[in-house]
Amino acid sequence: MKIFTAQQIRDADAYTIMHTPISSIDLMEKAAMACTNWICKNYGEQLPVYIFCGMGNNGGDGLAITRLLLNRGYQAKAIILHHSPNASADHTTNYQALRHRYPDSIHHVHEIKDLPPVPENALIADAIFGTGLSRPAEGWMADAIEQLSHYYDQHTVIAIDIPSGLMADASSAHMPVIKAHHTLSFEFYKLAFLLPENAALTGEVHILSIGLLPDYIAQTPARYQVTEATHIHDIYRPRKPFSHKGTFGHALLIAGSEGKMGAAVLSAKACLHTGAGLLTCHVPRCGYDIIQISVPSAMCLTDEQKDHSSVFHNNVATPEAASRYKVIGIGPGLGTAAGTAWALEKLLEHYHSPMVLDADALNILGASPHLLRKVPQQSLLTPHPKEFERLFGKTANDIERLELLSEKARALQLNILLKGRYTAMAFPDGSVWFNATGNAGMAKGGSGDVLTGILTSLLAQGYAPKEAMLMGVYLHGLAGDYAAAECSQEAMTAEDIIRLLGKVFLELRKYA
Ligand SMILES: NC(=O)C1=CN([C@@H]2O[C@H](COP(=O)(O)OP(=O)(O)OC[C@H]3O[C@@H](n4cnc5c(N)ncnc54)[C@H](O)[C@@H]3O)[C@@H](O)[C@H]2O)[C@@H](O)CC1
Ligand SMILES: [K+]
Repeated sequence: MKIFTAQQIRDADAYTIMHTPISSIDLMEKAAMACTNWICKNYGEQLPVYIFCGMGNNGGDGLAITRLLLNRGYQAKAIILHHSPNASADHTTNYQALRHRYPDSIHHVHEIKDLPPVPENALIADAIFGTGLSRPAEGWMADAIEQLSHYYDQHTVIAIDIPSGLMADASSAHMPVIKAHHTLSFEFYKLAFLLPENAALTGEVHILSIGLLPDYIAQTPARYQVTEATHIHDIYRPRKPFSHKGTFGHALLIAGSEGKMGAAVLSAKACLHTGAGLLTCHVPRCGYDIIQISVPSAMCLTDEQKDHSSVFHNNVATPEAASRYKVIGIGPGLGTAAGTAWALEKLLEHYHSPMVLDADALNILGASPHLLRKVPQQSLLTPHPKEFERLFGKTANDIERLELLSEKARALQLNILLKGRYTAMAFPDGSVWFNATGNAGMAKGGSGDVLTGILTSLLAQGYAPKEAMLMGVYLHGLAGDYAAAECSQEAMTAEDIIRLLGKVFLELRKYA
């Protein structure tokens, strides 16, 4: 699903109005009807509904929702906050329609002391500012938003299109924003919904269709997208009957150190459960028995060192040796010993195909930034926010961090993701995709090691790096969702994610 900017959303509205018999006020009515239907489906008419409206079209939606709820027998009230002397045209039309039919349902607020008391059981709808918010709310409006944001604690708050005060595609860090339990958003996710800094503001996001023309959406390029199941169905290639293990690539996984061999085991298992043809693990001597016993399908090479790896570059020291491995995955549980860092530098000098770099491999790169330039182009980097910061530095807010992510992916020609609820994936072509599968049960040690194994496996099988990242992150999250459904977010572990990869592939095959 494409994520459009506020301007592109306005253009989509205008395009629909120009190319169909639907007028602007009809579109507002459709939007208000979609919200009213959602409210009526979820809440009974015994609850009074207090709808706070601004002076723009978001307020116009609120006034139309008030009328539609009153038509259905709900006790609805529109509280109009006069932040501007002028109302938009569609706001005015809806104001007149409401006043004509239900004159007692409107309450005007010109300063903060005019805000009415709200009954304890009331439902709150927030239609003050929508995607037209162009600057932070100031003066008494900032105070009003601040005051209204406290309703969150005692009432159910439903934001119309976007919580008021939140900028659709800029950072709203440190700005007054209404906190909502539900956001009913028209047609598209807004970039703001996907940023961790806004996690507490939107509540559950529900995308309501208002019939914007699909051809505008198809024609218009978007820098940001959310991965959908259909994208993955297009990427997935089922195995052909006449294939053999060589068809699916030989992966070399360099992982583990004393006390962290579990990370290597999880990564190796995930790699095999995702379909790589052959897997060799390079581990310190302390890890030999562990790998041989826990992952019998994998081959095992041991390092000179007992507790960490320091000579793994020797596996690819000649072009002939390097060509043995379709891909190298490196990092889980690796440690950052000086010998390991030295061997990583040598590895980068010898191996020139895309690799997967995670965890301690990234920490080593973060400590020696000159190494980043040696990482083979098109490699996959999988930092979490702290690793990202060590690699590329601090930023003031999530939008700046997203910009930095995208800039680094382009400049270094690397596929870099940033882990989170909506993992962001930035590609050398400048596009940024967000992944929506996955859940908080995956916020546990081991989940990242599983992802490294999955990505390494997909590269081994010949998926292009961008496809491997989009698909791997999606499958990892979906297996996590299946694990949570089966045994709860609390009880699930990284091993459940690996086990449920099988169910994910069975599901994928249905669409192949
Ligand atoms: N045809 C359309 O364009 C549709 C628009 N819809 C609604 O319209 C919304 C967008 O409406 P608008 O573009 O009118 O803008 P908004 O209703 O989001 O409100 C912004 C209004 O406040 C002013 N403003 C912006 N920042 C301010 C600030 N910090 N302090 C005080 N005033 C500020 C703006 O000049 C504008 O009048 C969407 O979010 C959606 O709810 C829906 O009705 C669907 C159809
Ligand atoms: K709003």
